[in-house]
Amino acid sequence: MTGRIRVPASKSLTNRYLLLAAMASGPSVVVNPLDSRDSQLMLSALTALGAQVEHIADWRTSGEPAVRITPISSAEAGREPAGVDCGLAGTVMRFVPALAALSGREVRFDGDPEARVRPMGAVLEGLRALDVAIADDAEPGFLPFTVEGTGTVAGGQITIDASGSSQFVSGLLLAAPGFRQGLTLSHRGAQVPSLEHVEMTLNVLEQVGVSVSSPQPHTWRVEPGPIAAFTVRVEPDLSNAGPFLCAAAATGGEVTMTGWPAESTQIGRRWPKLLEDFGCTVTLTDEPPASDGSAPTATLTVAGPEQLVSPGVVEATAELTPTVAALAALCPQETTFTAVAHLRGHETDRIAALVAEIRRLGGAAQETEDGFTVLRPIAHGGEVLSYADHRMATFGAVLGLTVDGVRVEDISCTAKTMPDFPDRWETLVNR
Ligand SMILES: O=C(O)C1=C[C@@H](OP(=O)(O)O)[C@@H](O)[C@H](O)C1
Ligand SMILES: C=C(OP(=O)(O)O)C(=O)O
Repeated sequence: MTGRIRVPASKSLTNRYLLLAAMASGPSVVVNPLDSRDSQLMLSALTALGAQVEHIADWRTSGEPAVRITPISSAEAGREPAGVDCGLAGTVMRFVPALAALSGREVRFDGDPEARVRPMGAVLEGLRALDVAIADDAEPGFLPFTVEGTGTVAGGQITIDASGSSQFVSGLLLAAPGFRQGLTLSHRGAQVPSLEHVEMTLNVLEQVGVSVSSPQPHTWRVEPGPIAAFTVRVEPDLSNAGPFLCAAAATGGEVTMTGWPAESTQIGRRWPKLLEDFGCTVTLTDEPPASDGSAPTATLTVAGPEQLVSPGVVEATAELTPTVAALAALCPQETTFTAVAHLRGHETDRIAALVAEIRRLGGAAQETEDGFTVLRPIAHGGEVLSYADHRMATFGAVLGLTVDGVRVEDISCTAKTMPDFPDRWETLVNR
């Protein structure tokens, strides 16, 4: 299988830029935003809080789609109550509550049934430590809940346990420029998963002119102050590039992706090394600089080996894990995934789901305390359950490339971050 791909914009970057645009002091433009369920949920949440959204079909310098956000007008108490549907989007349920506290509204948050079991406690605990009133509408520490926004948050210094999700840290830091004293946030407890996403948050804040620092490991400081209106272009989603790159790895084929950011804070920047660790040959070639001054890019080519070979241990791969697990499930050797315990609180309990689906296809796998081990590769086809989880669906899609009779139960859940995944996959696989 040989093919060329481009992938849509990053979910994580799109939803950060949209949120910061809603906090800015004038209308901002996000060029090449992701258009998927998670980004639409973010736009709806921002609209519910009073931002205005205008879609632009072709942005003047690049002709790409864009969205102009007119920010939430300076908050005061007593505005209409609002409701935010988080769907299954971690970036909505963990990022928007702190903004709601600044909105001067009572805001009720709820989401899909699968979202109601995703941990929220540290965000709520952090906001309460900042004197934000939050009513638990059901089980404490989970959706649904109501944030009583007064339009102002003093800010200051707090400590939370962010071992359940890096999004707990990001959600508080993103709203912190709007807190009167900014925020010094410390983490206590086991490892923060996916520190790359915290790095992304700091980087994006800096990009829009906010002063940030990390005075010591696991402590972050965001200075207060207005965010000037900005225009920004979103990078492609390197996590969502994963299944396409793994298609080359799994089939011994070759896949080329243009527009790979030369530098990125996305965790998907780890793909070249991860793929090499499984025996692929990866080349990155600089692309000519774009005339509109956008960030440097490269062309990435992945050539799969005749037989995948396991690196043995894969560490802290966060949201990349289900896709990497598809490669592990095709290797004759064992692979142990470590430092991914928090995947139990992702769209589904991904550790249980991956182990169950590998076993269903005749492989052997077992859960460990902080991850799982794939002991033996899958042996036959069958239905792969998707658990309403886009990454479980794409895990199944990769397996289906080499093993006959693999069917993914519900591919439509890829709409969370890539609505046209089925078409893109067909195009790559059947060319
Ligand atoms: O901040 C973000 O955009 C994200 C952070 C990560 O969350 P966890 O730290 O919960 O893994 C990641 O898995 C998620 O897909 C997106
Ligand atoms: C964990 C993920 O998403 P969310 O942003 O909903 O946490 C993911 O996309 O793999």
